[in-house]
Amino acid sequence: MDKLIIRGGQRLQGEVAVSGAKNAALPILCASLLTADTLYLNNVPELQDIRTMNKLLRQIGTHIELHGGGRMSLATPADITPVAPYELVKTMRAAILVLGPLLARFGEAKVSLPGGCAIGQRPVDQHIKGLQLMGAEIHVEHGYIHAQAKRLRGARILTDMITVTGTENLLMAAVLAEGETVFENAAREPEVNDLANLLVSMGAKIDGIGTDRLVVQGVSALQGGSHSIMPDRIEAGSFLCAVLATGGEVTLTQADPASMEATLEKLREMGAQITTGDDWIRLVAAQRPTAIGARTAPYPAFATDMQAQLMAVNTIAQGTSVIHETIFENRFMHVQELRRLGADIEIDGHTAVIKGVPNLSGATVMATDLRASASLVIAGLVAQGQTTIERIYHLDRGYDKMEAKLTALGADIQRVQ
Ligand SMILES: CC(=O)N[C@H]1[C@@H](OP(=O)(O)OP(=O)(O)OC[C@H]2O[C@@H](n3ccc(=O)[nH]c3=O)[C@H](O)[C@@H]2O)O[C@H](CO)[C@@H](O)[C@@H]1O
Ligand SMILES: C=C(OP(=O)(O)O)C(=O)O
Repeated sequence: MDKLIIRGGQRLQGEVAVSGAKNAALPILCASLLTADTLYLNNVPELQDIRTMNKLLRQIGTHIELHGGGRMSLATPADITPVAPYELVKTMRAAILVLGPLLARFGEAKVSLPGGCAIGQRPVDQHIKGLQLMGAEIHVEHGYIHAQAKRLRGARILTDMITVTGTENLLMAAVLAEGETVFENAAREPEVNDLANLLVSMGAKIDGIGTDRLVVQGVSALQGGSHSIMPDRIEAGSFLCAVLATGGEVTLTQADPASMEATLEKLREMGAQITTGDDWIRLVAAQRPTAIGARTAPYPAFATDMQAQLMAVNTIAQGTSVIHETIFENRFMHVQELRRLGADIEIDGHTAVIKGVPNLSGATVMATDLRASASLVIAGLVAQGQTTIERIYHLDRGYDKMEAKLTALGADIQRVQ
């Protein structure tokens, strides 16, 4: 199994390009199931979840061509196998995103239940409830969701909570349903908007994009299209946290600062000097950061996917900070690993209290989930001496060439087998 070895203490300096967003690319790949025409995509990140999604879509029957440099094309003929097996769904929960489009276009789907996940239970009851409201017959048996519907029909959907992939799954179902579907509690994450804009370019009728009320008029078929995946705001935020923690001056290109205001605001409050253009972000970190608290919540508030990375910066900040995790019930697994590096963190339920220490010291630590891995990389870049991060397959799920990008900025980081 691959490991990362980091020798901490280097300031980060230079320019790095942000990759396409994993969490936008995954639903958008699934949108290719909605049409027989070809979908051309640009700026698709090269990471494990995308490879897993490609494998799943190929098993279903989608023809996929990779053209290099983040470009690919996908076409799904009428003759497919509408099944997402446990072996793939268990490694990537976003596989649930094939359910809505398969049911909408092919009238049936058999998709494994994702099961629990390191960061929380993460049930998919809202996905199922929404499809049932749209007229689908659904039963769950032997660990699989079996769904059938001759043609889905429009419905009013009010989910119990804001759910990102729930909104995406049901949106992909609604665009081909008969009549009007109204989402009253839709997720407003930029990745949902990226998917919705792609669907509109394919001929879908969606009003209210970017708000929590989406109104969809179903159409009988969609055509192909071309789309460039939005920049990854979580990858960008992770790099900015690394620079603030180590000190230095870095410019991120191909970024989308407008999609990550909550993160930029936090980093400014911690003392980072940040300037932005339409598609770039420059961060200068000239002093030890000041501790700052955060409360995770749906967009536009501070993202749960940035919580672990912000905590890593707080471990070496001046002062004490309090972080509340409100989205997932078990998303503090990085804490015990950060403690191994010398961090002073106490947890009480969904709250972590972080007392900043002047230095961390390198150690061997274990990645437990995707963003926990990123927080350990940030801590390792600051820690004195050598940090070894094990189980980095978690990191590889969601970051495109992370160590190559950090090396280009001056970090001493190496992948070993
Ligand atoms: C591939 C992708 O885009 N993943 C993101 C997506 O995950 P994902 O879409 O899985 O997260 P949700 O927004 O659905 O989850 C929000 C909360 O709702 C709960 N819930 C959700 C659906 C449901 O049917 N029942 C239910 O109880 C979840 O357990 C969680 O507590 O949004 C999360 C929250 O921003 C991010 O951390 C993930 O990176
Ligand atoms: C939790 C994440 O991803 P997923 O929903 O795919 O597990 C994430 O991107 O931080």
